[in-house]
Amino acid sequence: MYVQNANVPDRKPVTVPGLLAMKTQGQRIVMLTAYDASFAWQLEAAGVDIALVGDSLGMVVQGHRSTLPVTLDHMVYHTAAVARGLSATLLVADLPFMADRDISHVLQAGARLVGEAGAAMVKIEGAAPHILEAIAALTARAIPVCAHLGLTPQSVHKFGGFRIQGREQAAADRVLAEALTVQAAGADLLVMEGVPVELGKRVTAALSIPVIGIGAGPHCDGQVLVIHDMLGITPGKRPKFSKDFLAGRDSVGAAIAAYAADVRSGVFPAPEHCFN
Ligand SMILES: Nc1nc(=O)c2c([nH]1)NC[C@@H]1CN(c3ccc(C(=O)N[C@@H](CCC(=O)O)C(=O)O)cc3)CN21
Ligand SMILES: CC(C)C(=O)C(=O)O
Ligand SMILES: [Mg+2]
Repeated sequence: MYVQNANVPDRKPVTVPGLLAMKTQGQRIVMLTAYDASFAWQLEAAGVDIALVGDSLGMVVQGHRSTLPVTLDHMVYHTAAVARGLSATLLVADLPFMADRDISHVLQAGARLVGEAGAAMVKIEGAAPHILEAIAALTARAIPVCAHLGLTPQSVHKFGGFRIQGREQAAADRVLAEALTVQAAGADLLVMEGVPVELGKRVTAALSIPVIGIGAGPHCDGQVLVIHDMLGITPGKRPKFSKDFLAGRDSVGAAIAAYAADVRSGVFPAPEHCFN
């Protein structure tokens, strides 16, 4: 049989408690999206810590203008494919739009993404009361949760576009308060997206759980990007906070390795990828 990971050197598996240890030790966490087994294998080979099956697949894979058309069936299909390409990399899967309609749907989504597809953790956007309940319900059933705050793409119609969040002092204070509540509800990880550098710094300092930034400045405990953005193959305009790591390099593997090195050394994100 063809063995997907035959050439990947043995690596200690990345775990949820291991991520907390990385924050404590000041070791930056490298995260990238993947949507299929081949890209998963590229992440694995480059030693990326976390693979995210993002609902961004609705945009970069399916060609929609937002993440809203993505269904739980789509997420399960892509998560299972990515799981087959990984061995030591921790696998996180997004809960799709409206999976939070009630707790039974949240738990059903958790059961399918973790039990059926092979994710180790699920990600959920926001900090509304029903989201805090969802985080607690998943955590109580031993499904680790990654929270996601700031520019939460499933709220695109409420925001009026993919707008940077937390620019005003009061809004920034609200995001920080939300971060404390998702941590208290049981989240083991937080993605902070599309916020000013100073807010990314405050949230990262205030929380005991690791904070992974995307357009949230260099002070976070780790960074995440959509893989199409960091390979320069996103159709149309890519977000300002992303960088084409394939430019000037000769392979996808070299681009991912350069991204991992630049995140770990703190070279990425640079000021031109940040908001003030
Ligand atoms: N290719 C891709 N990359 C992503 O990072 C991404 C997706 N798709 N799809 C789901 C969400 C949507 N995201 C986006 C999309 C666009 C911007 C954007 O264009 N932002 C403006 C800033 C607007 C402002 O200043 O308020 C930018 O210039 O980057 C940001 C986040 C992040 N996620
Ligand atoms: C951009 C990341 C954080 C995400 O949620 C996604 O890819 O869907
Ligand atoms: Mg997402």
